[in-house]
Amino acid sequence: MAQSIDTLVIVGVTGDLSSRLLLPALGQLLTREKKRRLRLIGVGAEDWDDAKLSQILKTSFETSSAKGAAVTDLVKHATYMRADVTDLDDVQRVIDGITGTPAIYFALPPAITAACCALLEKTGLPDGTVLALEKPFGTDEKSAHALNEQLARLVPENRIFRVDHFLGKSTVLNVLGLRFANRVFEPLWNREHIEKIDIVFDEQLGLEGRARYYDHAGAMVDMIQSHLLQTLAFVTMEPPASLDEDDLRTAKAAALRATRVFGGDPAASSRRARYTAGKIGRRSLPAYKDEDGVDPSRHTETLAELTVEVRNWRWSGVPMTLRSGKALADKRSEIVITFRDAPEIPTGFHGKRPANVLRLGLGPDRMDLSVNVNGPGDPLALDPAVFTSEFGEGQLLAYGEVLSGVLDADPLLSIRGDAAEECWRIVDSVLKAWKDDVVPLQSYPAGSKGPATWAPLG
Ligand SMILES: NC(=O)C1=CN([C@@H]2O[C@H](COP(=O)(O)OP(=O)(O)OC[C@H]3O[C@@H](n4cnc5c(N)ncnc54)[C@H](OP(=O)(O)O)[C@@H]3O)[C@@H](O)[C@H]2O)C=CC1
Ligand SMILES: O=C1O[C@H](COP(=O)(O)O)[C@@H](O)[C@H](O)[C@H]1O
Repeated sequence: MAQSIDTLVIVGVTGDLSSRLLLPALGQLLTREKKRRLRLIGVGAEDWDDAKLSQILKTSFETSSAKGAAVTDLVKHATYMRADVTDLDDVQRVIDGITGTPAIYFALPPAITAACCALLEKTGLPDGTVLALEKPFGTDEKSAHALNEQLARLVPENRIFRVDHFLGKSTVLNVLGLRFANRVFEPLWNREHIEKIDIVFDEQLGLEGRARYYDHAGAMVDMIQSHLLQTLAFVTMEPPASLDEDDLRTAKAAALRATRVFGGDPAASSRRARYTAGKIGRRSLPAYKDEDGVDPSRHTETLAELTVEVRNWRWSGVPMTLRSGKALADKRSEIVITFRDAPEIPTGFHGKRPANVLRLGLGPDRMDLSVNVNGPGDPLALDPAVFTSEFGEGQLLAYGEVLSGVLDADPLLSIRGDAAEECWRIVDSVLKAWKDDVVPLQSYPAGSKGPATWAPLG
């Protein structure tokens, strides 16, 4: 593939996202693509220098066993710039220091990214610049719209990458293959045959020192507003004619446009909770409100659940529940499709007959399809059986897929501006109901399955 970007500027290179996810993925990508030559400019507020950046690069690259000519070349030529990117002179200095055609990756808190983009209108940008922005994209529908307008004044839409690394996860991409490259699922993929859809992303991780970001986001914005709604769009969209970025992203945006909170009632369709002190395995966690940097009066939720519906002929009335939380007993990440009961069972069959369920695991990547078959022994006794397939890992980490798109200026896996606004439109009324305290903030001990009164999903 033609290389269009030759300089990667990571703004916020001193942060958690950069060292833990972006840089290891970059190392993995360069290990596979030995001919790619990339100049890295790391920008951060910390008092680092080139040597410190190079040390961080080596440590991050070790975690993905990165090696080879492209990796060595990048480390050798990487430079660090200390800058406050909310300061015009500093931003000008960064822009002046860029050579070649850059991708500028904002690994920053969203408010800082927005402030920096406003300054870029004054400094201007090198020709062909690609801008990559992390989620959350704005803080509500209005601010996302304003940010879109601001970005449109900087570069064309196909050079704006609103990053969602879930779209780089191989099982999320597998939803497309499973649905659109087979005869067996798509004819059943509608309200006639599907009872409900659940997408669950439960983590054992707690706050992990990320209060500065997370305490302003919470589980709804951190996970549901972005990753889980994007995943749902892959599950519910109409078949695109091709996997071209225009066809795919148009189909995804149409699905999101049809998505509403279930029954139009933001309070009845959502729940929130926050963890108290507890133990996950042998690890003790303090209560969220006592974590460093947390402002308890913000009432930030660490577990959120939202039921939506997709208001079109295919999906009308099917509840789709998205749930994500931290400090839970078990790590569980899956898309669960529960089918309706068979319309009629011939008299004579007996035994267990649970609903057919298709589970798509997002890590480990796997698929389980449970069906009812004649069991062993008595030929008329029904017995559930599960067909399982381990998908194996994708060739690249999710962030590797994302970076590959950014560096090749291929926006297929990035979120288009209209879709980013739709995701906020879907959750804005829920966030308002929570702010107005219409939905109580419940609690659960760290290491539990969540509040005891919440029915399990899937
Ligand atoms: N961490 C994660 O697991 C994930 C994070 N993200 C997203 O990535 C973004 C960054 O998150 P994360 O890395 O966790 O946050 P961090 O707080 O760890 O890092 C933010 C970085 O921004 C820098 N920064 C802040 N203000 C300025 C400024 N005025 N000028 C220059 N640099 C500045 C910080 O520098 P300094 O420390 O010196 O202040 C730091 O390097 C967020 O939007 C988040 O949603 C997305 C997916 C996963
Ligand atoms: O974006 C985020 O995602 C991670 C979970 O994704 P994973 O790919 O690392 O499993 C989540 O922990 C984090 O809070 C959120 O910001």
